[in-house]
Amino acid sequence: MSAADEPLHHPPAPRTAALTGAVLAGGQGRRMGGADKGLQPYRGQPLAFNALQRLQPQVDACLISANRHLPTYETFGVPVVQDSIAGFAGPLAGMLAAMERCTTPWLLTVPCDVPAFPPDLAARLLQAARSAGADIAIPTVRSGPGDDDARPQPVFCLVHTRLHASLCDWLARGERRVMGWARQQGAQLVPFDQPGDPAAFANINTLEALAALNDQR
Ligand SMILES: Nc1nc2c(ncn2[C@@H]2O[C@H](COP(=O)(O)OP(=O)(O)OP(=O)(O)O)[C@@H](O)[C@H]2O)c(=O)[nH]1
Ligand SMILES: [Mg+2]
Repeated sequence: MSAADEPLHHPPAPRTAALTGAVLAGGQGRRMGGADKGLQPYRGQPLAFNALQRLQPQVDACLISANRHLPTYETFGVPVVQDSIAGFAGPLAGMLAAMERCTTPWLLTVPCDVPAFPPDLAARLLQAARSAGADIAIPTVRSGPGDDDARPQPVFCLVHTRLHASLCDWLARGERRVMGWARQQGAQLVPFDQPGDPAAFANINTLEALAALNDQR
């Protein structure tokens, strides 16, 4: 083709979807007396729906991981995935089920019970993982300025889906700990201390704590 025949405008290349976000809401809610934590009302909306709304602008596609009340979760408008291994094996079981459903190279899990997680969580974790050449990135937070101990928040976990087989092996061995697996895979820890917002990663475990938060408005 001669230069004269070339089209003047090339259409923009379609953006490749890189990242699926999964809200983990598949726990037993034992500290809530067995209530389905993700469906408990936070400021007028189910906790898991609040998390989904915070996650959606950060990622290319979303899923919800749930094990009970699936028709209710389905009303949130994104696919709902049930754990593929039985027995409420913990957040990694939700991650595995989400990994099996998602079609992007990266997956970010978030719990349903942290109402105010950072709006730049996905972007910063993805950037950190890519620049470190790591397949996992996990945020860390300190409890205050004097605290030297940055604690990982491993239910927030950015993971590359090429770790599927490794995750299957870990769970098949009866292992359940997110950080145990993540460290073994060379996880990149990403500091997320936000001086103006120390509660960004605060989670809710009891109905009393949720009621207190709802009363604060
Ligand atoms: N898919 C899935 N998610 C889980 C499982 N266990 C916990 N989670 C999710 O992981 C996140 C952190 O778990 P927890 O805060 O311990 O919630 P929980 O397990 O429902 O509550 P407790 O029974 O009181 O520990 C929450 O968003 C849970 O919904 C599980 O077995 N499967
Ligand atoms: Mg639990």
